[in-house]
Amino acid sequence: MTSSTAPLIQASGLAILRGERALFRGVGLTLSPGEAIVLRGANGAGKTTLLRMLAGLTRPEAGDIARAAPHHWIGHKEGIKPQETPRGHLALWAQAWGSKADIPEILEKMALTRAADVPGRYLSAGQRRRTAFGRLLLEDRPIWLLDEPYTALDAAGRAMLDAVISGHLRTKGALIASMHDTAGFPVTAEVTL
Ligand SMILES: Nc1ncnc2c1ncn2[C@@H]1O[C@H](COP(=O)(O)OP(=O)(O)OP(=O)(O)O)[C@@H](O)[C@H]1O
Repeated sequence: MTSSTAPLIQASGLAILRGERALFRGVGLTLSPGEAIVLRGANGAGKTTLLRMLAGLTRPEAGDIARAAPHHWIGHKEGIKPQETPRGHLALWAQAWGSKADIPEILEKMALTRAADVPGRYLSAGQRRRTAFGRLLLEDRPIWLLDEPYTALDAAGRAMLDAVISGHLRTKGALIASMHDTAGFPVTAEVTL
């Protein structure tokens, strides 16, 4: 994906207030090609908030974030409309990004072939999650920011996602994921909030 070893994300001194108190302050991290950083912390510790900051969706009260490459963001909400099928969802994003990716191949990889034409309102939670992860394969982007990626996935889904993430890391992609479980891919560092 890239031959450079320069950091993909450098963040320092991050802080955010929630009400009167700081949810966290003085948080920093460096993400380099091929690395996976896992965010740890109790419910409400601020993992989603930090990931949203790194994705540019939430502004920190203090601190700096430098992102040196494009990223994919997969949050808690998959963003699949009730009438949208997995095939339609991926086709829409492919069109928006000018992607020439093979959508049937992505659907097969996500084990969504049978559910490919089922409207979002009838998809299971795991099928919606797999559809969202299909977006990762539409376009090569070095940075993946994933919020609790294992949520709603069965054992086969976790194994599939672990394989996809491991492949991404091998090609010098990088990842930051919030997780409560043990990761099934090689983790470079953990940041606990
Ligand atoms: N926009 C907001 N305004 C006010 N408070 C917020 C906002 N967003 C998040 N919070 C609060 O900030 C805290 C951290 O939330 P966050 O979702 O980042 O935690 P988390 O570590 O990801 O938790 P979990 O493990 O439960 O997913 C929570 O108490 C939440 O209610």
